[in-house]
Amino acid sequence: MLLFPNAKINLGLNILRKRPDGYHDIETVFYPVNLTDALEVVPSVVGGSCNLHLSGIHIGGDPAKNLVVKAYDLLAVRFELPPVDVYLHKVIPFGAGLGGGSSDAADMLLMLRDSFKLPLSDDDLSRYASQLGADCAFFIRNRPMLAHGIGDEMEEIGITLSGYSIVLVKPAVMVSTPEAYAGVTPRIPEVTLSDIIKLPIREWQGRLVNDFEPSVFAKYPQISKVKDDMYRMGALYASMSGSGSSVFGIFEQIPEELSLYFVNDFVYTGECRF
Ligand SMILES: C[C@@](CO)(OP(=O)(O)O)[C@H](O)COP(=O)(O)OP(=O)(O)OC[C@H]1O[C@@H](n2ccc(N)nc2=O)[C@H](O)[C@@H]1O
Ligand SMILES: Nc1ncnc2c1ncn2[C@@H]1O[C@H](COP(=O)(O)OP(=O)(O)O)[C@@H](O)[C@H]1O
Repeated sequence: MLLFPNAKINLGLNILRKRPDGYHDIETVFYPVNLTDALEVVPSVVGGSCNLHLSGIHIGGDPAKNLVVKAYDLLAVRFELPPVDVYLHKVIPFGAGLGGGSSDAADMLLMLRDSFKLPLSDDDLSRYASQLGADCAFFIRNRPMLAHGIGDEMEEIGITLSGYSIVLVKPAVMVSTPEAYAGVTPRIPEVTLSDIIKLPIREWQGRLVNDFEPSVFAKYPQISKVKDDMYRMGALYASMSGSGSSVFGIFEQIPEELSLYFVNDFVYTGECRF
C-alpha cells in the first residue's frame, strides 16, 4: 500500500499559556499543502517487525526513533501486526515547521489500520496520533482545521483559499520546535484567531500572526527576509509556518521572479487545495 504524506502550514498561531506538563496551549489553523513524501508498506519476506528503508533527503537519527517506526510500535502493543518492510522517500524538509514527520506517522497509522483491517475509527487513530506528536492528529483529518489544546483538539473551519497559489520557501537554516517554544512568552490575544481568519485574505496582514516570528526572526534574520521578499513579490499574505524555518506566501498567481529571489533555498509552488 502506497500513500503520499503531505506537509501542513499554520495560518496564524497564538501561544496562549505554558502548561504544568511543559507543553503550551495554542490556537492555530492547520492547512494541508501538496508537498509530499512517499510511504509504502509491504508484508516483510525477511521477518523482523518494522524494517525501515529510507531514501530522499537525509534525515539522520536512529531508525528506531523514526516516527513511522514509532507508529508501528504503538499499534503493535495492542494488535498482533505481521512484520512489514517500509519504504519512506523523504521530500518534505524537517526542522521546517511543515510537520513532515508527523504526517508520515499519521499515514503509517492509517495504512496499518486499512491493510490489516484493525477495528479502529478515525477518532481512535487521532488518539494514537496524539501520542506521537502534538500536530500528528491533524494529519488523520488532513483538511483545514482550527486546533486548540496542545494542537491536538480540532474543529472544522470553513476557510477557502482555492483558486489561490502557494509559494513555500525553506531557507538553509533549521529551527528546533522545543527551542522555538522556549523562546516565546505566551499571551492571550485581544481578537481570537477564529474571528480574524473569517476576514478576506487581503485583511490578514498585520492581524493574523504567528507568535514564533519575533523570537525566531531575531535569531535568524534570513527567515524574516524571506517573508519580506514574499510581500515584495506581491503576496496577499505571508507568514512563517509553525516554529519555522519555512515561510509561505499566498498569491493570486505564482510570481515569475521567484528564481531571482530564492537561489539557494528549497522552493515549492502549488495550488491551494481547499
Ligand atoms: C509548532 C508546531 C505548530 O504546528 O509545529 P511545527 O512547527 O514544529 O511543525 C506544533 O505545535 C509542534 O507539534 P509537534 O512537532 O508535533 O510537537 P511534539 O513533537 O509533540 O513536541 C515537541 C516539543 O515541542 C514543545 N511543544 C509542542 C507542542 C505544544 N503545544 N507545546 C510545546 O511546548 C514541547 O517542548 C515538546 O517536547
Ligand atoms: N519520518 C520522519 N520525517 C522527518 N523527521 C523525522 C521523522 N521521524 C523522526 N523525525 C525527527 O523529527 C525531527 C523533525 O521534527 P521537527 O523539527 O518538529 O519538524 P517540523 O518542525 O518540520 O515539523 C527531526 O529531528 C527528525 O530526526
